[in-house]
This record gives sequence, C-alpha cells and structure tokens, in this order.
Amino acid sequence: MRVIFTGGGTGGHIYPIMAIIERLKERGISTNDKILFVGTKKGLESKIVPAAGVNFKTINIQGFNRKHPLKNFETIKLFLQATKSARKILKEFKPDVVLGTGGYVSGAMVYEAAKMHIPTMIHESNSVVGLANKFLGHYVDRICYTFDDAAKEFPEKKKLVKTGNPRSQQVLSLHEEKIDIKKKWGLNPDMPTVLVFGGSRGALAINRIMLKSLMNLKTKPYQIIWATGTYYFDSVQKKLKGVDIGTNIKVLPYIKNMPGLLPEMTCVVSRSGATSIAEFTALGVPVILIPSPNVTHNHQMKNALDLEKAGAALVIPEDDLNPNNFVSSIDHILLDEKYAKEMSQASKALGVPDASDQVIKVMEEISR
Ligand SMILES: CC(=O)N[C@H]1[C@@H](OP(=O)(O)OP(=O)(O)OC[C@H]2O[C@@H](n3ccc(=O)[nH]c3=O)[C@H](O)[C@@H]2O)O[C@H](CO)[C@@H](O)[C@@H]1O
Repeated sequence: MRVIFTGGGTGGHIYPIMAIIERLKERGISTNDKILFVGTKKGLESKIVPAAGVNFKTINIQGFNRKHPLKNFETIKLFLQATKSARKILKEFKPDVVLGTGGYVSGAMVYEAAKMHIPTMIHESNSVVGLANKFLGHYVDRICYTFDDAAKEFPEKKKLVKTGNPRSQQVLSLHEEKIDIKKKWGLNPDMPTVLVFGGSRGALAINRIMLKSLMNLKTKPYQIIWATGTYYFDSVQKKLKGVDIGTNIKVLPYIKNMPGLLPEMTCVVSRSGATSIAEFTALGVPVILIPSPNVTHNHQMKNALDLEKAGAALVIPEDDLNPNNFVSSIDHILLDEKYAKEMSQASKALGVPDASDQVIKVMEEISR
C-alpha cells in the first residue's frame, strides 16, 4: 500500500503517525519506499521523521496571525503555493491513501488529495479537535478519533471510527525493555516509586511545586524520579545547590526510554497531553494530572477530566495546586495499594491496545 502521512508542529501530530508506520512495516502491508511523510521544515517533524529513516518532504506553509490580520496576506499567498506543492507531491507519489493528523501542512495536503479523489482520512488524538482536522472533516472519507468529546465536534457521524491513539499499541510492543532503576539511578526496586514530569518540554508549574514540596517528600516511604525537562534542568540544579534532598529523590533532565520506565512506576504525576495519556492508559498507570492551562481551548483539562470520570486519574487544576494537595494526592495513591490497583484497572479499560491495527484496518478499507 502506498501511503502519504502528513502532520506538523507538535509531537501530538507526529507520534501517532510514527507508530502506524512501524506497524505497517511490521505487518508487511507497506515498505519504506511506499511511505512518505509530508511536513514542514520548521516543525518538530523535520527532526524526528528523517532520523527514523522515513522518507520526508516539506511544504512551506504558516499559521494565521490572529493578532495582526494584515500580516495574513503573506499567509494566504503561502497557502496557495502550498496547495500547488501538495498537488505536485500527490501526482508524483500516487498514494493509495492519504492520512493527516493535524497542523496547516496536513490541511493543505489532505484537502488537495480529496479534491483529486484520492482516498483520505484524518486522525484526531485530542479531546478538542484542531483547526485543520475540523476543516478537513468535511472532505475526508473517514475520521479516526480517541476521545468521545472529539467525535461530537464532527457533524457527519457515518465517517467516524473510534480507533484510540496508535501510540498505545506501540508502547505495549516496547514493553519488554524495562529500565532497571537500581542499576541506573541506585533506587530501591522494592519501594513504591512515583515519576514526576511535565510533558515533552517540562512544565514550570510542576517544577515549582516539586521545589516547594521537597522537604516533605524526602521523608516519605517512597521514591521520586523527577524529570524537570531539558530546558529547566540547569535552573532547577542551581536552586538545589547546597540543599539536602535525601536519597529517595532523583532529579534528571529527561527520560529517554519512557515506555521502559512507566510499567515500573506505582504512580505518575504529569501534564495531560494526548500522547502521554495514550501511554498511561495503554499500560494502566495510575496518574495525577495537572493539565497545562496554556493550550488551545483548554484541551488538556478535557483530556484529564475524561480519565478522572473513569476513575483512572486524579486531576489538580494548576490554579488550585499547592504543596498540600500535591503531596496528599501522591500519598493517597502510593500508600493505598488497593486504590492504586483500582485506578490502574480503570486506566487500562480506557486504553486501546490494538489502536494502530484499527487505524490500518480503516486505511485498507478505503484505499484504492
Ligand atoms: C504544552 C503543549 O502544547 N502540549 C501539547 C503537546 O504536549 P507534549 O508535547 O508534552 O506531548 P504529550 O504529553 O502528548 O507527549 C509527551 C511525550 O514525551 C515523552 N517524554 C516526556 C518527558 C520525558 O522526560 N521523556 C519523554 O519521553 C512522553 O513519554 C510522551 O511520549 O502535544 C500534545 C499532543 O500529543 C497536546 O495534547 C498537548 O497539549
């Protein structure tokens, strides 16, 4: 099967595609020469995709400027050029199906493909639908989604297929490379352990609450792995200079093998980005979610409440966060095994272990 994938900007648009590509190859449905990823030069995809050995082409496109509408003249000019480039790529590559996950580049590619009567589909990984997917919903053959709230935003119900997030299946298949926390960080593998991190880039609010809670946390009968985010690591280190943080707290910039560490954790404290949630629910990890308030339409709060409603997470809004509710929420899960087990089961029930296969099934159904 010849497939063009397109999506850009954030990791949320890229990780699901990378998971589907891996599975397509694993199952022998497609090969590297029949797969093309179309993104932008500036987006994260220009680093991740070629590094994974996937064919990559770019289109020059930019977002609309909501603050300075006059500057959008250039944007419109670029958009029209982008649709021309999209058409050229589609004519040359001749895909059997085109799948977009969001971002302006995906808007241009999938729209052009639909106009050329090439089978098209989109995947929405968040609970609030992004601008490009909302627009494309009118033109594509199928709409795959993760959260029921997202489905409500598309008027044509017959196009909808609930597949879950392909990252879930990928995380489960990587399950065997577990991290040995004793060897790696000198921690006790028999002690309950909590991982604290703030999404792919780290979160200032989560780092601040950790700094404020350290004196309390270092006396607890559990351990903490705190990934500050690479960007914040030096400033956190400076603040910790000369401070005794005990032996049960390990401070790191970034976790390289998250799927290998998550199954070892008793509980996780995190933001509620779509990919993180796909990972937590695939593995059934009990979580305390502190949604980022700085995202479009407050979608992280919606993602988080979906888990809380199912009994799979505790949610603390960033505005309400203080050292008391932070530490007592961790205590609640780490010191009560029964409660942690119930959360884990509720979380697993939300995960879709064969999400990539479900998306691939839709691709096979519509491809020409
Ligand atoms: C601030 C912002 O705009 N956030 C958005 C961004 O979040 P963000 O880019 O943080 O993405 P997610 O939370 O979805 O995923 C983070 C990814 O980074 C990995 N990781 C993180 C820390 C670490 O030390 N090691 C590591 O490997 C996680 O395992 C996960 O795979 O994209 C998401 C879609 O995916 C959106 O829902 C979020 O709202």
